[in-house]
Amino acid sequence: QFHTIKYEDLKWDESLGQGSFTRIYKGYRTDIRDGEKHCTEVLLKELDACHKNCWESFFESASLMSQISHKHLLLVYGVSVHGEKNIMVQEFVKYGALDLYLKRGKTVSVSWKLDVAKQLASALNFLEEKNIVHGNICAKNLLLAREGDSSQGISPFIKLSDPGISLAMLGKHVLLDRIPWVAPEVLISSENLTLECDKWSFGATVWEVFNNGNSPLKGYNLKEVPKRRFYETFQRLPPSQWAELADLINHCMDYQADFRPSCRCIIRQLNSLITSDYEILHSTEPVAQ
Ligand SMILES: Nc1cnc(-c2cc(N)nc3[nH]ccc23)cn1
Repeated sequence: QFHTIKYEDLKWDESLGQGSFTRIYKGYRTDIRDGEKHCTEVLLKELDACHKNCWESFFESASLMSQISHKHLLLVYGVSVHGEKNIMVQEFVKYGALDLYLKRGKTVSVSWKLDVAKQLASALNFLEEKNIVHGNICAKNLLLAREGDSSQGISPFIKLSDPGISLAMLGKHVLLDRIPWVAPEVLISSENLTLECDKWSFGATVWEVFNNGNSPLKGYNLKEVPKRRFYETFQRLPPSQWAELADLINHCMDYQADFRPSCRCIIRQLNSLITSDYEILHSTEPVAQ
């Protein structure tokens, strides 16, 4: 159900780090299309051979993303199997993961952050219409294709990455590590992974974007209190001063899954967030008049 790519058509460039059970590299893929030779920048995601049993989940996540196409969903070109190696070949997104981009201290405007939230909401709306659950929405899985430039009125452009190996395949500890992105009901059983879970994760991701990529539970004293207590005591993430934004985030992160808003409702609420007054009232950087 997805394209297989010949190993000899791939060339490895620099290593870009690793995900859970995967190593990622920048690379190039040569292919012949309408009689011409093309060389495309790609991201190569290698699955560790020791996690062989995860490979069908690894490929499932690839096939999920290659079945559908949307401007804010990462393009997966296909997979390549070479001996012990399973490699997913994805489009290369220039500026990489959004959490690292924000952590690098790039100051971005409120409208820049809202644009990112709206683009993620439209990707989620597309998945909801196809009844496809992503299962791993977070700023680390948002890739920045265009930085945008607030002064020129050029908006950023993000692409939602593949969910990676499914939650069902991952151990309990990985689930605990995904607090507060993973919906509480999924912690009880990964059978509870539904479209509503993506709404919860959307709320946590919008919180990250408006808190410059800071990890939501950074202050939480993880030593004494296990992360699970955050859910057991129905805690919330620290609210933004922007009341309407805090409401939207808390509405998405409702402990009652069926109380969470539909994507259309989320998009409507995002569009009703007026940046002008918030920006002027709360902005640290002077707003261009
Ligand atoms: N599909 C993807 C995923 N990640 C990237 C990427 C880009 C970059 N500039 N630095 C990176 N560092 C780690 C990953 C990465 C690109 N494309």
